[in-house]
Amino acid sequence: MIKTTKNLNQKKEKNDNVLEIKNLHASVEGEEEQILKGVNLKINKGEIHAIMGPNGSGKSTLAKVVSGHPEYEVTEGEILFEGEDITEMDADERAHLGLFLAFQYPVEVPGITNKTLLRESYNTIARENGREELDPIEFEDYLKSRLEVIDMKDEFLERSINTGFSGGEKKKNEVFQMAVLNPKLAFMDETDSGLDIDALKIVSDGINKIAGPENGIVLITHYQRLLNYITPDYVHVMMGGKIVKSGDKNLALELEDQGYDWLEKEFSLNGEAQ
Ligand SMILES: Nc1ncnc2c1ncn2[C@@H]1O[C@H](COP(=O)(O)OP(=O)(O)OP(=O)(O)O)[C@@H](O)[C@H]1O
Repeated sequence: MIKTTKNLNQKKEKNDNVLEIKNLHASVEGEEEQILKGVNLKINKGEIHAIMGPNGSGKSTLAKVVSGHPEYEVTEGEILFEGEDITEMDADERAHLGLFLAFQYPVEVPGITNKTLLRESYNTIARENGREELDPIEFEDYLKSRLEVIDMKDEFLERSINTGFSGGEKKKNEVFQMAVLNPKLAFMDETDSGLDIDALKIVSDGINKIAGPENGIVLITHYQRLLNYITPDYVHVMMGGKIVKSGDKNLALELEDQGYDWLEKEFSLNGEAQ
């Protein structure tokens, strides 16, 4: 049988959807003011999406709300993960399903080593998904093999989580955690900020190695330079708590060139940019 493009697209629609956000409204828990004001976004496996937008437009809030951060409350809309409604689920449960958030400001956790956190997280996710847990020796081998994804010295495995790490080391560590946990969907919140040019290449290279046909990646970034190293399938612009425009990587170049003014005008003229 000849597969038409329509057939292929239908198949992708049906099987490959990893995240679907429908008309998502959210506020800080207990507050009336909405930060997210109707976000719609669909991510298929194998896709890389970039979200850009002015400061304060709601990008980090979106990542945190999707990850189940308890500080926020969904007031309308829904979040589907592989077709399952996760809108009311705890952050832990979402992580077990395969959601991962690389923080804009990774937290320091003195007293717990990277290795311990990762082994606990890896084995919990394995257990929850009916896969075999790794014993300490197997895990050590696995962990070392993942260091190849991102150029990080193995001494970091024994150090307390992010404690005393430089800004760039913290960002590399987020990518390393992602490489170990192999999430189905990762939100990377400004993972490129504060990196020198060599670290940016290392981090981008790591993300490219992790990206594959089975996972989706969302890069929140202010800088088109990241997209010189990682080619997104889609670029979205968030303004005022909504995605107001979507396009391909050329949209990021246009933003780099022209800023957000033209979109703000378009947005306020039409109510919603196209
Ligand atoms: N916990 C909170 N308490 C109060 N206000 C909040 C909270 N979280 C987010 N906001 C507000 O929501 C708006 C969106 O913030 P958010 O961090 O999502 O923006 P952003 O697009 O990620 O910005 P930036 O590009 O500067 O990182 C801001 O006005 C912010 O002050």
